[in-house]
Amino acid sequence: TACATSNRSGDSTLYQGLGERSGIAKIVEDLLYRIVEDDRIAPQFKGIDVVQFHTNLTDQICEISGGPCTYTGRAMTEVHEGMNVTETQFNALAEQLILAMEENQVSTSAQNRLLGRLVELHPDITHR
Ligand code: HEM
Repeated sequence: TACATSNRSGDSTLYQGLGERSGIAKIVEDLLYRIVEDDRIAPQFKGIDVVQFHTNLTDQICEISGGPCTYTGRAMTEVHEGMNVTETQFNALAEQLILAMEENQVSTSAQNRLLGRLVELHPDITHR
């Protein structure tokens, strides 16, 4: 399309670059293993419903990357309410996501496009 880097709806290039829903599900699975190994964020995730988290984060990334999914989880502000997620923690999760994408041979440009879209959620996630 004429505006491949900024168009959201109707452009599935990023979704393809992430390996479609199955590729995204694998990235999120690898991210989960990385989260529990990362002392900066692991304590926050203690006792979560892993299956629900996996399904909902996969659907969310699928949808925001232009894929044919609908996120049915809770609003980001509601989910992260009372967690007091810090900047350091947000960046730690982003770093683990980058490593998980790297592990799954996602191109640097696709990585950066996804991160750009997730950064838009930053105000809804931190300091809640
Ligand atoms: C790019 C940043 C982030 C995104 C896109 C994101 C997205 C999500 C999504 C989609 C869910 C599932 C919601 C649901 O099941 O209804 C979730 C849950 C959760 N997130 Fe985040 N999150 C981010 C950063 C963080 C950070 C930095 C922390 C803490 C260090 C965190 C802690 C949690 C926890 C503990 C849950 C489980 C809550 C529960 O099931 O009760 N998140 N997040």
